[in-house]
Amino acid sequence: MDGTRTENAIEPHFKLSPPPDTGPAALIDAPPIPGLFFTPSLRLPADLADSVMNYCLKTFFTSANINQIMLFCRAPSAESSTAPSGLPPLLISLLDVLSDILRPTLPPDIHSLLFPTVPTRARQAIINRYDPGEGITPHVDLLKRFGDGIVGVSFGSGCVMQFASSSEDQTYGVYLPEGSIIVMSGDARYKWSHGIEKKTMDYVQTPDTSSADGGRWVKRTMRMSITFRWLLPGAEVVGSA
Ligand SMILES: O=C(O)CCC(=O)C(=O)O
Ligand SMILES: [Fe+2]
Repeated sequence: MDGTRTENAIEPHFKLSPPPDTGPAALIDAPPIPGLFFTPSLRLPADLADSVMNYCLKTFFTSANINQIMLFCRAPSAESSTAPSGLPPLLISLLDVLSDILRPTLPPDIHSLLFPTVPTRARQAIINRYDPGEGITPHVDLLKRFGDGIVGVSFGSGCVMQFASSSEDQTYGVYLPEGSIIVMSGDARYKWSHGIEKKTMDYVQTPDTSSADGGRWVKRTMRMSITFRWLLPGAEVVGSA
């Protein structure tokens, strides 16, 4: 598991007022981080997003203390030509739609890293549910367990994701709207941490302001995210670590 998601269920939520003190408004477009791809206008179709979210809430998040689910999808074996199995059909459809949506904007090598014609690795889908006031500790996804090429989708609510690089002494907050898609590869995956602060609202740039200090408060509602990552060889055996 990454970070400390399981602790969230027992942590008190933020009070709604007064708004927490904040730094500059979060960006509404991609920050200059090599390997990070984010086009805020590209969104999942609302009907698909609703179906996926409702399916996951009904199937996996059946009690208030469950906030994280991991699913695994094997690569097709050399002996069988059958389609990869292990993910619910709706998540396979989600991957197909993500591939189509991202094809025009991603560099071809990054697109084929995420959506190879014939996958050779097992894939993990991690599904996180956040009530307002919950977040995830800044982290780099486990280096020994996951490969390069990570794609994440936001459902139900937007939130600000913080990206930080210790070597560059630089931090960016980026607002990920409901239905938006983020891709992390290269430096963005290996050299920058990502996390979500435990807040009930985010201070976000207004679309008509180019300066980073003009913003508005955006309340969070329940958010779900699905993140697809490649398991490194051997990492498909899940132990207690
Ligand atoms: O909720 C998100 O969008 C991020 C989740 C995440 O970073 C993780 O599970 O490793
Ligand atoms: Fe992560």
